[in-house]
Amino acid sequence: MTLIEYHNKDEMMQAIASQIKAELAEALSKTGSATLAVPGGTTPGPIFDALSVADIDWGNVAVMLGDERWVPESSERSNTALLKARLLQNKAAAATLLPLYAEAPTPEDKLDELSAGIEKHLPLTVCLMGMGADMHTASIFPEADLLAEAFAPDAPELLPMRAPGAPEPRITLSARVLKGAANRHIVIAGDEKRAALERAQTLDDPMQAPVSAVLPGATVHWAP
Ligand SMILES: O=C1O[C@H](COP(=O)(O)O)[C@@H](O)[C@H](O)[C@H]1O
Repeated sequence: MTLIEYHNKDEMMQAIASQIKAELAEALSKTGSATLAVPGGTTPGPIFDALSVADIDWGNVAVMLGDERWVPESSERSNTALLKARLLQNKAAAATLLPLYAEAPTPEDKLDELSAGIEKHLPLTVCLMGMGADMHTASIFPEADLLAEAFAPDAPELLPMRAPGAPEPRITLSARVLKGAANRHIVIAGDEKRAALERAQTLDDPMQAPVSAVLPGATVHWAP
């Protein structure tokens, strides 16, 4: 793992957006297409704003979330709504969204349909992940019901997930898919998350600290 420390969040968000832009542009120039996975939650909005005006061939980029809360887009907890409002705007409006939510009571109802939509866009070109103070990443939470399944070497692309720390059912990429990305970034801010990162490194046990599974080979970006 490589850790980059920034002076402040603004500097970090701009730097991450520039790095992702360069990684997508490189893939586009080599293969003509690219897939970007991003987190939801409270952290990545400014990265989305910066990426949305990046001058790349968005028409050949597929964009998806690494995880989604099983709530409709009208909910303020919808990661899809955040993605649409902040990333799929301006130049990035030309990108193709690979949905991780469809109207249905549970993620299991739509799992096959949503998995089919992402399969041909894998492996990921760039995977940007967040991390909670409980050391979850994507929606792979400590004590989650399908935690072991999410770390299996032959795990499916997508899993439903329920956990004590998650107020609603979730759907998440498996660790296999997150780790399979050509470029992996984790964005965290503040002292609480910095302490959680250090705890995850010390534990080095995905069952207690899920983020530890994706740290090898990843770049962790931190700002106070
Ligand atoms: O619930 C989630 O939490 C994590 C971390 O979110 P943050 O608000 O602490 O930045 C996020 O990475 C994930 O995508 C989201 O669904």
